Amino acid sequence: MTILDKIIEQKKVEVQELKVIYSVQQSENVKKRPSLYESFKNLENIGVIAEVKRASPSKGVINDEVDPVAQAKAYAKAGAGAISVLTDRQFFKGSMADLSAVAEEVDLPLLCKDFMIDEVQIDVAKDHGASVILLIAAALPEERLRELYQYARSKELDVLFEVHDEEEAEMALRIGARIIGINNRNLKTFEVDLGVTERVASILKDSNCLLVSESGIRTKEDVEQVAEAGAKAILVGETLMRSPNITDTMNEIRIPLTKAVK
Ligand SMILES: O=C(O)c1ccccc1NCC(=O)[C@H](O)[C@H](O)COP(=O)(O)O
Repeated sequence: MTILDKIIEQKKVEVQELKVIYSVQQSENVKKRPSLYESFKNLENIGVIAEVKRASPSKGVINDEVDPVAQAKAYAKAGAGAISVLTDRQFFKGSMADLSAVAEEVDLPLLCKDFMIDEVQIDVAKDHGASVILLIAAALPEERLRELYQYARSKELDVLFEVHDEEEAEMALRIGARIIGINNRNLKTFEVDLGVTERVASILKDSNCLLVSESGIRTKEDVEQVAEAGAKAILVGETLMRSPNITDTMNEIRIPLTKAVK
């Protein structure tokens, strides 16, 4: 059983609990946030989705002392275009409390980074302030992904549709995903290869999607490599979580987008 299988099995347990205990709030005063898709489509510099991530299966504890709100505010001040908050507790040491605390203090597009397999999780994410949810191609059959995609869009949420190979990218296009994340990390083996973005972006170059390169981005050269392949945004966790100076790190990775990739 791969780590992704273990995570999905855990989510099935969580969904059963949520279906019993959770009554959708959908409070009227949900903060209106800028659309991730619209705000990233015409940037001069590559868009940065900066992630609050205490720990992960591949790296263990990354930064267990972090104050998620302070981290997210530092990301915003340094020029991040959106914030991602890991909310999975068991494998990433995150929580919905982290998400709602960040939602209170930061007005940027806000991604609930969790493993969505059911509508109830999308309701919970929205009720805790998310404006974007994650769907992972490898996690569910295509028809179920399509149902969840349409459900999220019906709730006026953006969807980051995450793929890892050309076949999954084709699926994302069939479903109509307009924000497509290419994960450079193999979620089954943890191998990280920026060449995944180069290979998969070629499938997406003629689509009008917002292309996000995710995982394993450390340096300006890494960003140049994925931007050259067609990425207009990057999702960065560990590098920013370990940074001694978030502003300096953000200034290094938030490279200008040349005409070639606009
Ligand atoms: O990061 C992991 O170990 C991991 C393992 C299994 C499923 C998902 C995982 N990570 C989620 C992500 O995709 C990353 O948090 C995100 O892309 C940022 O990656 P990085 O900049 O390398 O922290």
